[in-house]
Amino acid sequence: MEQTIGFIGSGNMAQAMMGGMIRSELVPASQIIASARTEATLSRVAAQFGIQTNLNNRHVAREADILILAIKPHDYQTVLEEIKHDVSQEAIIIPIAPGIRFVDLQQAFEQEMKVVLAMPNTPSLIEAGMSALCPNDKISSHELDLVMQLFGSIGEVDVLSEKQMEAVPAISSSAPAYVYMMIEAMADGGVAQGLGREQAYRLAAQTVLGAAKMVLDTGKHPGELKDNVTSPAGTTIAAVATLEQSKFRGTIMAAMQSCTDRVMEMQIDYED
Ligand SMILES: NC(=O)C1=CN([C@@H]2O[C@H](COP(=O)(O)OP(=O)(O)OC[C@H]3O[C@@H](n4cnc5c(N)ncnc54)[C@H](OP(=O)(O)O)[C@@H]3O)[C@@H](O)[C@H]2O)C=CC1
Ligand SMILES: O=C(O)[C@@H]1CCC=N1
Repeated sequence: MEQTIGFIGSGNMAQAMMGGMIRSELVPASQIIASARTEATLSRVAAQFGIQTNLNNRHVAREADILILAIKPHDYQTVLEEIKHDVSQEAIIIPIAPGIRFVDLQQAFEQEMKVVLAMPNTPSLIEAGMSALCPNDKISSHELDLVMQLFGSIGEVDVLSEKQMEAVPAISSSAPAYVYMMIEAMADGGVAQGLGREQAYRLAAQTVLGAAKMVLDTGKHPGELKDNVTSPAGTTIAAVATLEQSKFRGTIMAAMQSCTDRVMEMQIDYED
């Protein structure tokens, strides 16, 4: 890919994305330019990834053909105000924050720019990400292909409506956190039953990976795959019964609803 990819913000998510893009060899490190709030972060990412860095957001905004806004949601308004005269009409702007909508960019730039809303996740670092994308009307099919190729280099990609994007943090972008909690809990359970700590993480993580791959590769209903593990009066059903009594599935669904409630709270209401 010959475009220059700019990142405003070089934290966890930006590093996962730039790391994945470079690893996949779609984008050479020399074509990535990033800014951050502090020089300390920039020195770290320059050393780690060999990319160009600059403390000046306006410089990055001017250089980028594809500009990824990898700052926290509450920093958007300040940063957009700062760069609004530096982004070319031809550049593709990609916000990756929950609660950010097309209307926010339209308000900031006082005109419709080329925008693709994106919701990636941190497994992008190892090219196992899941990203949802939503282009606005200014994005041509060729430009959408380009952005899909970029996110496709760090994992899987789906294109959704702006409304559907609100549900993505709960199921995909924030969701690795719950899966890590489950792996940690499974490992704690293993340690409680006498396994070594490292061995317990390995057994738990590989099991989560294998189960996820079974769902994706076989296309079978997760309930059927669960039934295949569950012998009459066996060990698995004993564990399943305890999970059901503790409202395991209901708790996950409630957590996801809390996540999406938070997305909605973060949206700016311009009627105020
Ligand atoms: N982490 C995740 O799993 C996911 C995150 N996101 C979204 O990605 C965005 C970034 O999140 P994340 O990477 O986790 O956050 P981090 O806190 O790790 O990174 C934020 C980055 O923004 C930089 N920054 C802060 N203020 C400015 C500014 N005024 N100008 C330029 N850079 C600035 C910080 O610089 P410094 O390091 O110098 O302080 C830091 O590098 C958020 O909107 C988040 O919601 C989306 C999907 C998943
Ligand atoms: O918690 C957050 O703000 C970000 C959004 C999605 C994942 N992490």
